[in-house]
Amino acid sequence: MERKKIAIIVAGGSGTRMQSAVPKQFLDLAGRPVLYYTITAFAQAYPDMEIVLVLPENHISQANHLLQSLENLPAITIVKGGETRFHSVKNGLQQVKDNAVVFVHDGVRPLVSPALIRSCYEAALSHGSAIPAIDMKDSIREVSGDKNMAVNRDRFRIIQTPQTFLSELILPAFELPYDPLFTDEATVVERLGKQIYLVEGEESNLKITKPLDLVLAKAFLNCDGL
Ligand SMILES: Nc1ccn([C@@H]2O[C@H](COP(=O)(O)OP(=O)(O)OP(=O)(O)O)[C@@H](O)[C@H]2O)c(=O)n1
Ligand SMILES: C[C@](O)(CO)[C@H](O)COP(=O)(O)O
Repeated sequence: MERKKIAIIVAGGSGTRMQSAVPKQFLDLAGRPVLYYTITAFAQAYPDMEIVLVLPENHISQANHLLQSLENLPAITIVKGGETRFHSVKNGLQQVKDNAVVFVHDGVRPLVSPALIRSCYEAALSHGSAIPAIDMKDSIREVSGDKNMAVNRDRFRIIQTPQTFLSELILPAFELPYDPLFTDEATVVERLGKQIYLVEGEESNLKITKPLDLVLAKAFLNCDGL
């Protein structure tokens, strides 16, 4: 059955770890703001994608001007952000009605590919959820006080976005009270006892968190995919 496709692009944060003058989602990346690439990837994945963009309240009018000055962007519904990522997602979900596939994506993951978005959609239709994950390439240790111990990295995955769900799974989950352990949407849906389905993510789908991430994203774009 065909479903509505709604992308909630969360860009309501202030980017404290980036330490930039403007929040990182508005920074320049090879001539365009970071958010331009993120929005474009979703519009390219499906022509009927509806886009909800969550922005910091104090940047909404400035961002509106910026987005209007960019070419080839689809229609976008702008929503104000909340105190945490969870609250920003919850605000975005107010735009979602029944019978939809909902993608929640970090505005600061501009290198997501349309192919990954489509693979999340297909998997969510079959399994209810689709969460991109990649293998760990470093060794890891568990630290407890002044002790530490090696752990088997094959038992762990690094989690990305777009975290994709049928609306009937994600909407009730976000009625739960906020818990600081909710670092992504999968942790919220899982709290209702639902199984989370992982799909293969992309190493290039990096999250711009610190200054080095912006350098890497620029290099990726300049090398046409490396
Ligand atoms: N209240 C918040 C906090 C975060 N986000 C969004 O969630 C994504 C991932 O969060 P993160 O990288 O942690 O962004 P910031 O919170 O902006 O950064 P920091 O934690 O360094 O302050 C970002 O696109 C960010 O804008 C949001 O929409 N609303
Ligand atoms: C949702 C996320 O991007 C998955 O990797 C991540 O959990 C966000 O974490 P942050 O601490 O808000 O950057």
